[in-house]
Order: sequence, then C-alpha cells, then structure tokens
Amino acid sequence: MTEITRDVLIIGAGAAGTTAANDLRRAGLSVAVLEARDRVGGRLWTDVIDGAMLEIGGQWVSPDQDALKDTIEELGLETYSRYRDGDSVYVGPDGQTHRFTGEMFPVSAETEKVIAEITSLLDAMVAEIDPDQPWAHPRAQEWDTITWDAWLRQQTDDDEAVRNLAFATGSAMLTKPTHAFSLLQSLLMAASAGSYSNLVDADFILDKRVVGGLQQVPVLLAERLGDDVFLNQPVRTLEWSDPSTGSGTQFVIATTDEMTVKARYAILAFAPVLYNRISFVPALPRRQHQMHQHISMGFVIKVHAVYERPFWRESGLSATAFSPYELVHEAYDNTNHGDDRGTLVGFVSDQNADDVFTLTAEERKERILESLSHYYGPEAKNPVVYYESDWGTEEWTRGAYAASFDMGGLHRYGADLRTPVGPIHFACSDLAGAGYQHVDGAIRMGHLAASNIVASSRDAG
Ligand SMILES: Cc1cc2nc3c(=O)[nH]c(=O)nc-3n(C[C@H](O)[C@H](O)[C@H](O)COP(=O)(O)OP(=O)(O)OC[C@H]3O[C@@H](n4cnc5c(N)ncnc54)[C@H](O)[C@@H]3O)c2cc1C
Repeated sequence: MTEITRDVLIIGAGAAGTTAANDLRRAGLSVAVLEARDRVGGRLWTDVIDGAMLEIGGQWVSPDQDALKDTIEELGLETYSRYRDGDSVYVGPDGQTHRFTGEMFPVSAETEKVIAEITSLLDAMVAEIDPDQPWAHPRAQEWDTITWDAWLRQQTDDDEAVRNLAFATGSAMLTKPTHAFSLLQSLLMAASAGSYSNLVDADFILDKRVVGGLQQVPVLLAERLGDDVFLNQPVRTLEWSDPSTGSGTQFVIATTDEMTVKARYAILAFAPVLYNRISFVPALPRRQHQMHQHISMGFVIKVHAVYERPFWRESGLSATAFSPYELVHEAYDNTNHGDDRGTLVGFVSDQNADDVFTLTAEERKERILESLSHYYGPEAKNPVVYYESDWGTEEWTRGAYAASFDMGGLHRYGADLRTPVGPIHFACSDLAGAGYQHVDGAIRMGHLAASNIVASSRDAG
C-alpha cells in the first residue's frame, strides 16, 4: 500500500477535478488527484472507433460559457463552428418531413403563436431566476412542486406546442421524462444558459467544437499535474475529521485498493449520484444522506453515424433536425474539422432509450437509422461507422448527460448542494448554476472549490 501526504486530495480527474487541482497548485498547495478510470476526462472522452474520431461524451461550447472558453484559450486549443448552412428539418405529428429555415419550425399559425407566447413567458420567468440559487425565488416551492409537463399543459391544450416546448429541457437537456422533474428544475436549466430562448437555439447552445476533441481540456490540465494524477484508483473509503465540531486536527484520508492519501482537504469532483460508492468515516451528516437520494442521472444515447461524404449537404440540408415524435429527437452535422467524411450525431433520450435497450444491438441500430432516414432520406441507413455512446453502463458515471433533482428536491435541498462538510468540498458540473450540467459548469465548480479551500487554508494559518 503506497502512502502519500498532500495538502488537498481530489477525487475525480474530470474537468472539475483537474481545474481545481491546477488552481490549488498555483496557490502553492500540493495535490493528489485520484481517478477511478484508466483515463482522465470523465464524461469528456474523445476516441477513435473503427477509424473515426468520435466525441463519445461532451463536445459543444456555447458563447455564454466563459469559464470553458477561458480554459480553452489558456490551453491554446482551437475551436471551429458546427456546420449549419442550409435547411433544417422537422418531422410533425403526421410523420411528414418538413424543411425550414430560421428559428421557427413549420407548425400551424395557431401553434406558432402559442409557442411564441409561452416562450416569452418562460424567458420572463427565467430572467427572475438566479441560476446559482433558484431556490431563493419567492415562488420556488410552487414551481418545484408542479411537473414541467403539467405546467405546460396548464398553459395550453395544443399538444404539438407542449411537446416542442417540453423537449428543450426534457429529452434534449435533463434527459428525463417531462413528468419526472419540476418547472423550477426546467427554469434552472434555462437560466444556466442565460434564457429559455438561448436553450432552444441550436446555433447558440451547440455553437463550437474543439479541434481534436474536448477531452483535451482535462487531458492537458492533467498533464500539468504530472505524477500527481493517479489512474485506476477508485476511492473506497474517506476518513475525515472536522475540528470545528469536535476535537483534534482536521484531516482527510482516502483509501483506494492500492493507495492511502492523507490531506487537510478533499474535493469530491464527480457526480453526486456516486457519493454513496464511498464509505465515509464518520458517516456524512443526515442532510447529505437525504439530499443525495433525491438526485439522479438522466439518460440519453448519443448516436454517431459516419458516411463516406456529408451527403445531406448536397441536397441543401444543414443536418439540423428535430422532432418530439421521432425516436431520434434531434440530430446534427457532426463532421470533424477538416474531415472529408460526413458525420451525423443524433440523440435517443429517456424512455425511448430504455425501450431500445430491450432490443438486440442489430434491431436497435436498425430502428435508430430508420429514424435518421426520416430526416435525411434512405442514404442515412448506410453509415460506414456506427456507434452508440451508452453512459448508462459506465460504472463511474451511470447515465447522461448529468444529474438533477427529483420533484421538489431543488427548493428543498439545493441550497446545501455545494456547502462543504468539514474538510470535504464538492465540485462537479451537476452542482453548477451557470453552466449547469455542462463542462463550463464543471470548470466553474472546480474554480470555486479550489478558491474556498485556498481561503480556508489561509484562515487556518
Ligand atoms: C454523451 C454526453 C454528451 C455531452 N455533451 C456535452 C456538450 O456537448 N457540452 C457540454 O458542455 N457538456 C456536455 N456533456 C456534459 C459534460 O460532459 C459534463 O457535464 C462534464 O464533463 C462533467 O465534468 P465533471 O468533472 O463535473 O464530472 P465527470 O466528467 O463525471 O468526472 C468525474 C470523474 O470522477 C471519477 N470518479 C467517480 N467516482 C470516483 C471514485 N470513487 N474514485 C475515484 N474517481 C471517481 C470518474 O471516473 C470521472 O472521471 C455531455 C455529457 C455526456 C455524457
């Protein structure tokens, strides 16, 4: 058993953990980063599958994501825009494929009016929400105890309008059924991106990608840490002492199968759904035990289909496509920078994802490609490379994209989410306000946990 001592131990080498570790180092504190997997990056994973470079996890950068953009710039990485020239595609309730340009997709004039009115109402509500403390809104409890779906259906009985408004934060973001989370959770998702309108604007939210892949962010941050990153080290036990509530000195001791790391502070830099994989000695306080049981991961399959050429461009399609009636509820041109081949990326979310995982791999592929063909025609059925990112089977993630509260959990527990417990601090995209559930939020949370520890360490002399 290797035994080492550092000022701060960080559990998780994703964007949050590697950001925090770099900040702490810069402030003169020593660190050890313990990572369960055999690689750095967590939910950022750029890999080559059957000769195609794929972003298996997170990839897009939007204009509001200042923390991520600053890191990308500081690391000297280049970005490029998602291909978006040409018509978009919408499949309506009649199963017909419609081409359109601009932001409003082809629905009847009445449905368009309803969508516009509810979007303005949502923008006004979101403007009142502080993404860092949505629970502080005077109507937080009311908004946290009605489901997103029920609230929308109170506004209109136009089913097509409801489905289209609902899926922006449902299938497309929180990746849970819209009856499973609250209006407040939905408003937080929108507030974290600046507005509801930003969230539904694909050109905004899916704006840029990093040349060579977004996983380079944590990989390059980890490289700066050199030997202080330890892979294949799932932390099993965390002993801790908090002198402010008892006696003795402050310490944390993390134990993996091969190592023991002793430090003054710990950062848990991973999704809260995994906190219970660690035995805390003594146990975490009652509030944490309760709160963590009200947070769960969404679930979405990210589908990658690579073709000899981006054939959709030849017929004037941008490849931007969506439909709340399709198995693949949204899809985009995801061709890599400088690549002659064309790549489509599509998403199958929540209950649709559950359903297709009851099929064989072949049947699932056929169903998914059939859905893509509704947007792009029969050529979509014949990719040269096909891959499904299934984060549900990943032991150290267990879903995608991220974690959110169940009904009523956000106003009840949210204020305690980021509060340290003695020497134990928390950092993860799933705890963020701005950048919530995104890499930007992970980086913000990494900076915050590190600055809190630096301040606490200075106070302690
Ligand atoms: C398919 C997919 C697509 C996405 N698309 C986008 C996108 O386009 N843009 C965007 O901004 N975001 C996107 N996201 C979300 C984004 O990837 C995440 O929000 C972000 O990467 C999370 O970073 P993190 O450091 O907070 O957590 P993670 O990346 O989850 O890192 C946590 C790390 O902790 C490790 N760990 C867990 N438990 C232990 C333990 N006990 N001991 C040791 N190590 C442990 C894990 O192995 C992991 O490496 C996407 C996510 C997925 C899955």
